[in-house]
Amino acid sequence: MAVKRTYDENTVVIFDTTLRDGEQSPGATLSSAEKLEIARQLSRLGVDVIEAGFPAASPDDLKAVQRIAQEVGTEDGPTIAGLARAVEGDIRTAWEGVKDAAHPRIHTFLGTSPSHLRMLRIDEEEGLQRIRKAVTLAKSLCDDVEFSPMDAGRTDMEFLIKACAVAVECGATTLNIPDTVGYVTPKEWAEKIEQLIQETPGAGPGSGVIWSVHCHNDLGMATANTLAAVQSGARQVEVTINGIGERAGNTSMEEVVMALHTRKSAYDVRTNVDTTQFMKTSRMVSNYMGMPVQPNKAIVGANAFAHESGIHQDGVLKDAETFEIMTPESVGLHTSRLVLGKHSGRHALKVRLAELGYNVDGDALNQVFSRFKVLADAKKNVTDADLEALMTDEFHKPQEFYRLDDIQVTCGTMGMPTATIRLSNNKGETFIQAGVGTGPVDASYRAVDLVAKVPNTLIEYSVHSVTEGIDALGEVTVRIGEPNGNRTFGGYGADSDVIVASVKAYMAALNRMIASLGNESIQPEGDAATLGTHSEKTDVAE
Ligand SMILES: CC(=O)SCCNC(=O)CCNC(=O)[C@H](O)C(C)(C)COP(=O)(O)OP(=O)(O)OC[C@H]1O[C@@H](n2cnc3c(N)ncnc32)[C@H](O)[C@@H]1OP(=O)(O)O
Ligand SMILES: CC(C)C(=O)C(=O)O
Ligand SMILES: [Mg+2]
Repeated sequence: MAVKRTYDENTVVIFDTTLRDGEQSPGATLSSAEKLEIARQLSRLGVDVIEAGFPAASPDDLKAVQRIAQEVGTEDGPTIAGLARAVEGDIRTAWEGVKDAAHPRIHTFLGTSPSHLRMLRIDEEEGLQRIRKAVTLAKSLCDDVEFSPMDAGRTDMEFLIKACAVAVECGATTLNIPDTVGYVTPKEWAEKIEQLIQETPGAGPGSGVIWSVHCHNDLGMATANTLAAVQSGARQVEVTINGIGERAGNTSMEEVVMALHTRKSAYDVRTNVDTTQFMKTSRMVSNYMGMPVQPNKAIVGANAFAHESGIHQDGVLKDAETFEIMTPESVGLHTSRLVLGKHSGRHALKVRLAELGYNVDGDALNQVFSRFKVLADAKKNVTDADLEALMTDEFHKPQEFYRLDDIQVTCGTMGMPTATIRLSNNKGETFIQAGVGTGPVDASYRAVDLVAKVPNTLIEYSVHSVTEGIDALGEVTVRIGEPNGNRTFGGYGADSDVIVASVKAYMAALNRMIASLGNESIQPEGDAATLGTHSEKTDVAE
């Protein structure tokens, strides 16, 4: 059901920048299809503004923003924003990106702190002129213009007020104050925002200008700083799902929104967010970006509603309120009446998936049902988290240049860990290879490398079980990088066999890398076996 967004003076506008600043997290590259799907979920979550990307960054970014504007930026949907430096080309490209949305926004920015002015090789006077030019141009294209004085946290107050005043005079309707490097403290930030609201000509209370903040988490204070700004009158917060973003990340949306909702008496504001969509959105972003959520992460971490110690368990059993300030259901963590296991049929699975927000029918239902049965054979109860992992693994793979067909591994203390794999490519060819490594995962990855021949470095590998128990579904996320480049690519895989999950995750990351390099640039050379012609040949890599 579509979220109905309503506004009054106590509404805090939720500006989501998962697809822009969040995607600036190292390795968090997404395909356009994934961005579109996340944008749809953000819309269901009820965010007010989606910053869909930085259209001038690349033709792919522009296309992704355009699709989101066209397909998610509907009349009753969120505003779609595109980011632009304070330069004409960026601003015009940002407009190309968002113009088809029912509610488009251009967001332009310029560094204002001494070090940022030095980076730009300009003085304050030139900075003011660039802001004037940029905001005036943006306003000539789009009614809704946001301006950010980048690194405002370290900008001299007098100059910051001048910069904001120029932006408002030229038509900016939202003034976003970024703590770009996560430097400020909550008290300083609250005072700064209050002073800006009081002293910026043309932008005081009643002017119609929305004050916003955009905090980074370098000192772990992004949520505290954002909430302090709300108490000082900020009515837009720029946030990301799971707090992802540059370096230590941005302010986490789920933390800020749940604080505003749970501590209503402290903040006395409202949002349009349907908080029951948080778990689903968090898992989607984590899985697509290949960035695991730490178990003790507030709101969406695996332990956020788990009680381990006796006194806590006793208290929660007597009355959940003793140790819970929010209900798990309020963030979309459900305990279902339906216990799914090996004796469950399609009807129960379909209903449970629908409760989780996945409407699957026909072939798709059959496809997921057969995966479900394999899993149910391997473990007693199939939980919601298992189902979410299975859905992501089954239906949200990046474009597949290579697919895992089969794998067999031998390992242990006798002999060398060896993996034999069968992969097929998108031309229908099949390859068999074997690899030897320090362990079963290493051996499998070496075997995959013999087929795919995509030079890369494994930067990160993490495995965790979706639920408790020895039979739990294993989730693996990996991050690989170009050997001499800056770009990294994430991948996700889930399976009741962690080696299979590991290979799926690695192949998802490899497929992303191949897509970004161009399909033609990487093809296996003729030494792999093509089963179709029965010219089987096995290489063993060490
Ligand atoms: C705090 C933030 O999150 S800001 C957003 C950061 N996001 C990104 O940078 C992702 C997208 N960026 C990109 O794809 C590229 O940086 C591009 C396409 C925008 C520009 O690429 P290039 O032209 O090769 O420039 P490059 O990235 O090397 O350097 C940035 C240039 O922009 C200038 N610049 C930086 N911010 C601004 C700004 N707000 N307004 C105007 N110019 C700016 C820098 O001074 C530098 O200019 P110079 O070449 O004259 O020294
Ligand atoms: C572009 C701006 C808002 C930004 O991301 C920052 O300053 O951190
Ligand atoms: Mg930022």
